[in-house]
Amino acid sequence: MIVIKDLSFYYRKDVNILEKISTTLKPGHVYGLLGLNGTGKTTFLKLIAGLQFPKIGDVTVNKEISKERNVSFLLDIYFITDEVELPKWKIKTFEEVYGALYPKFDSKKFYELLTELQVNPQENLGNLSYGQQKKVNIAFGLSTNVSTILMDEPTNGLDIPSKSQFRKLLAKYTTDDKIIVISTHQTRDLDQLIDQLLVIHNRQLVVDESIYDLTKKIKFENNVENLTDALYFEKTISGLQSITENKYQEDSKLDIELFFNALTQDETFLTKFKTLQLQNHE
Ligand SMILES: Nc1ncnc2c1ncn2[C@@H]1O[C@H](COP(=O)(O)OP(=O)(O)OP(=O)(O)O)[C@@H](O)[C@H]1O
Repeated sequence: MIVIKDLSFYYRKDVNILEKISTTLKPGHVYGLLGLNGTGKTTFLKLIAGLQFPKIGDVTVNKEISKERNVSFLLDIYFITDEVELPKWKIKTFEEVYGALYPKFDSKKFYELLTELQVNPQENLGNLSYGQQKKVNIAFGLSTNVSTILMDEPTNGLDIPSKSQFRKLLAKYTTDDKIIVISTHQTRDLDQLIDQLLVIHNRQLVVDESIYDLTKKIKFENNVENLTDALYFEKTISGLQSITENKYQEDSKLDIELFFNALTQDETFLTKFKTLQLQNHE
């Protein structure tokens, strides 16, 4: 379990990046972390990983304080960063040296995942492209069997077949005892996997909810004709898309992109959405 309490963070004292964020992330879920460029998603992941320290507040992962970076904490968390900086070693050497750091590392699984992601295990990491190195890092991360995996833009640089392969591999990794937090702009790559949504906007966590709960509150429709009840709408080439209050608990699929646009491009939407949340909590 990741517990974040009153977290505030800045790089420069006069520019707060995150302000008084509190949340609890539970095992068995895949959290999608969204936000506009520069809102602090990577910073948020680094704070969980203990790579940055809160200015105010606390972050704990399985009761370990992240910033203390205890060995037991480090052995049970893996951060797949967007920038891959792997040593220029043979993959086998990398697997032997780094795998030894993780008590539950599964070497057989690592090579199976490399095969599934179509990376030649005989290669030297220095000769691999950005996308191929990313695949090695993903295969490695999923083989550590740690309880917490943080991923920053994992599908960036992956080709189309690898993206779908990645989805399949991740779905297999998701078990009741693991937390996966994925920061992404590529919502279409991951919307089948994510079951909890976190949205950072204007230094706050403005959405912290399950997809299930969200779709109980709001309804997504395509080719709408009547916009009277729309909380937000967009014109697309295939017609009007809208978000309305889901008054009658109808089934609809969450359009993450539309929802994200509504939250970040229309200030009135967030206020309306918060009102809905309050109504539902009453
Ligand atoms: N080491 C640093 N020193 C100073 N400012 C930083 C540093 N790292 C990030 N920032 C600033 O902090 C803010 C948040 O950056 P962060 O990388 O966390 O955002 P992000 O949401 O991950 O962005 P993107 O979607 O573009 O990757 C940005 O304004 C960025 O310029």
